[in-house]
Amino acid sequence: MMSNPLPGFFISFEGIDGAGKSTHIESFSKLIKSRYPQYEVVLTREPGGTVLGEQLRSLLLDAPMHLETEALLMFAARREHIAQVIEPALLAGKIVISDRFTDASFAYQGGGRGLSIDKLNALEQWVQTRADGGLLQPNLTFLFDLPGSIAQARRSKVRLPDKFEKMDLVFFEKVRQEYLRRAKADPLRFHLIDATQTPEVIWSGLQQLEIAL
Ligand SMILES: Nc1ncnc2c1ncn2[C@@H]1O[C@H](COP(=O)(O)OP(=O)(O)OP(=O)(O)O)[C@@H](O)[C@H]1O
Ligand SMILES: Cc1cn([C@H]2C[C@H](O)[C@@H](COP(=O)(O)O)O2)c(=O)[nH]c1=O
Repeated sequence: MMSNPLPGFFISFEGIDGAGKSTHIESFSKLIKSRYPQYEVVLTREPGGTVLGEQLRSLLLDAPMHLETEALLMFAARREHIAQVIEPALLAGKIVISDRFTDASFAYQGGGRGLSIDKLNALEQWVQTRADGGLLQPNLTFLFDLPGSIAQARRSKVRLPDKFEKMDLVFFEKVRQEYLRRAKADPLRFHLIDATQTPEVIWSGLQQLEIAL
């Protein structure tokens, strides 16, 4: 496999709540399995992906807390996730597909809530520095981009809102803009998906994509 110095391949799905990641991630993982039967695929999520991470997820999605506590817990869950799931899988040459990773911290805690970029950069360096000194990052990130108002309408049809989903449209517009800023800054890693399209059109686009492992 390619550019990541670890032998595996790391893909993340990102976007504001309700943009449509979960609708596609499982089928995408099956598609990758059928296309690359020689590689094992690990489907995971953040916050979560480990026993401790899932416990932290329950707290993070429900309990009110200081913004810095929220950021620290996101990165604590991520540290555990990397140590127990992501790094061992990548070292073993597997394909890891994660529903969210660190871009979500920059978008939600940074863009949305206003935590300083310096603090987020410091946490990222701390938690994601690999043994060889490089930074663990996804090789490929799908960004499902959608205006907050459409995402909110889609969400409200199907579920009760968690702590983040209760935030207003101004918050989600800031989150969205930070995602877009990051995508623009790293066009080789990000693949932007216009999530206003129908699920069928989005799925067909995903199927047609050439992924160079
Ligand atoms: N392209 C689409 N057009 C219309 N509705 C969609 C589309 N994609 C997903 N939906 C619907 O929108 C709702 C939210 O989708 P989904 O749960 O996949 O979003 P998500 O990005 O995973 O959200 P979250 O991050 O909050 O889990 C679901 O009811 C889903 O069926
Ligand atoms: C990883 C991560 C996540 N979040 C937020 C984004 C979502 O509102 C929830 C996760 O819910 P989902 O239905 O699984 O998408 O957590 C965050 O604020 N910061 C992060 O680093």
